[in-house]
Formats: sequence, C-alpha cells, structure tokens
Amino acid sequence: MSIRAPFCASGPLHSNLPSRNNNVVGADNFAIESHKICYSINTEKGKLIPILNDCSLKIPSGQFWMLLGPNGCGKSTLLKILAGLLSPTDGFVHVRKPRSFVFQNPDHQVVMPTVEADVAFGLGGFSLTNEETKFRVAKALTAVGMYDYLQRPVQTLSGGQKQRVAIAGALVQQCKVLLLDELTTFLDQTDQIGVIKAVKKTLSSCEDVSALWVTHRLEEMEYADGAVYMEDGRVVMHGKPSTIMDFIEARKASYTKTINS
Ligand SMILES: Nc1ncnc2c1ncn2[C@@H]1O[C@H](COP(=O)(O)OP(=O)(O)OP(=O)(O)O)[C@@H](O)[C@H]1O
Repeated sequence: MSIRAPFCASGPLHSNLPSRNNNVVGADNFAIESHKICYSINTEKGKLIPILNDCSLKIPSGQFWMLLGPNGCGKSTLLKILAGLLSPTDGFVHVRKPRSFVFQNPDHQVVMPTVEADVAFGLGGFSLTNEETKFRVAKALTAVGMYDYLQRPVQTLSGGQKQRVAIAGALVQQCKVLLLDELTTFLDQTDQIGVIKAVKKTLSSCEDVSALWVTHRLEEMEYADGAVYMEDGRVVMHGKPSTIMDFIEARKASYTKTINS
C-alpha cells in the first residue's frame, strides 16, 4: 500500500479474517468490496465503543465514487480500513492492489524539494533505471496536469497543486485504487475544482484505476460515477449519484445541520 504520510501499514491485509468464495466477495470486477465490516475501539477503561456496524459496499473497477455522510458518521474510519491502515473488528474487505491513500492536508503529502523528486520518491523500492523512473514520473504528472511543474520547488505550489502532485505520487506506483480523504477541505474554490477534475481525468486516461473520494460537498457529486452514503457508522445506501442525491435531499435538514455543526 502506498501512503505519503507519517505512518504506514504493511503486511498482508486482514489475514485473520475469513476468506470467502470469489464469486461472492473479492471478484475482479469490483475494485473495492466490503462485507459487514464492524470496527470498535477499546477505551483505557475497558469500554467498547462501536464506530462502524455492518458496512457493506461494492465499487466497480475503473469508477470514481464519493463517500458522504454527516460529521462523525465514520467515513474516514471506513476509508482507513479500506486502505489497510486499520483492521476491522469483524467482516471482510477486498481492495485491489496496489492501493494508495492521499491525506486531507496538502502540506502532509509532499516530502521532497522538487515536484520531480517528490513523485519519484515513491519509486525508491522498485529497482528502476533512471530512464524508466523519468518516464513513469512524466506519465503520472501528465495524468494530473502537472508535467510543466516538473522542476518546481514543492513549497512554491498551491494547495491544489500539492494535492495533484500527491496523486501523481500514488499513480507513479501504478496503483489500482486511490483512497482520497477530503482533499478539497483546505483548498480555495478554483483548486477544489482543479483537483477533482484531475482525478476524474486521471481515471479516464489510466486504465482500470478506481477512486473513492470522501467529501461533504454535494456539488462534487456531478463528477461521480457512484456514491456511498453513511449515517451513524452504517452504510445506509450506495449506488447511482442521482439516487443518493434524492435520498440526501429528502434528509437535507438533518444532513445540513450535522455537516455545518
Ligand atoms: N480513536 C478514536 N477514539 C474514539 N473515538 C473515535 C476514534 N476514531 C474515531 N472516533 C469516533 O468515531 C466516529 C467516526 O469518526 P470518523 O472520523 O470516521 O468520522 P467522519 O465521518 O470521517 O467525520 P468527519 O466528517 O467529521 O470527518 C466519530 O464519532 C469519532 O469521534
């Protein structure tokens, strides 16, 4: 799993969980599939706090999906489980690999002085020649519309540009699934649109890459192929964006109240 941040998960994913028939879960046409995931936290006083309950979803390969729901409903926790950063207490999860998790804060993403070096950083363990590295870096930066910034110092980039470089850092490792945690939170409106369009374009140009994008912004749904809606630690529904929008519209009063609180 590729992750461009201060902590990292390694080893086989959830090897303690039951394996299932491939016809039911983990089939190749789904990039992400979870079945009845539960996640609880043990407090120091020995109290068990349930965070996720029976979360099941299926996201087809090559698609761009959104994950929405009120504050505290469990979106980030679910995303971290899909990324392998947390292990579920119960249930089954299958995510195509390699997969990459990109964080909310653009300043936590970039680790090297120039754009080119930063994107190449993720190829450290790949034993590639210089030419191969340069080719892959150029391809990843082109996919997110940042090739012209190859030699730029990363500290001179805007937040949205840093996010796109972070996404290129994931793509350069030929990841199959991008897990994106509220990337537009710290960005101004132009950068927000720039990043979401870059992800959308990347998915059209890179064969078979899927993305799950956590957001609070309903206007971003116009870019989605599908959406997952959560409440109180549960996946309430997932499917076509229009169906999810209708559902949220019907609940808008409570949804708006919680996301604005
Ligand atoms: N380590 C933890 N200890 C205690 N509670 C936790 C912990 N991690 C998450 N929670 C709780 O689990 C719930 C879900 O958190 P999570 O961050 O997944 O929600 P979210 O939907 O991403 O929220 P937001 O939209 O505000 O980012 C919240 O009530 C949160 O306080």
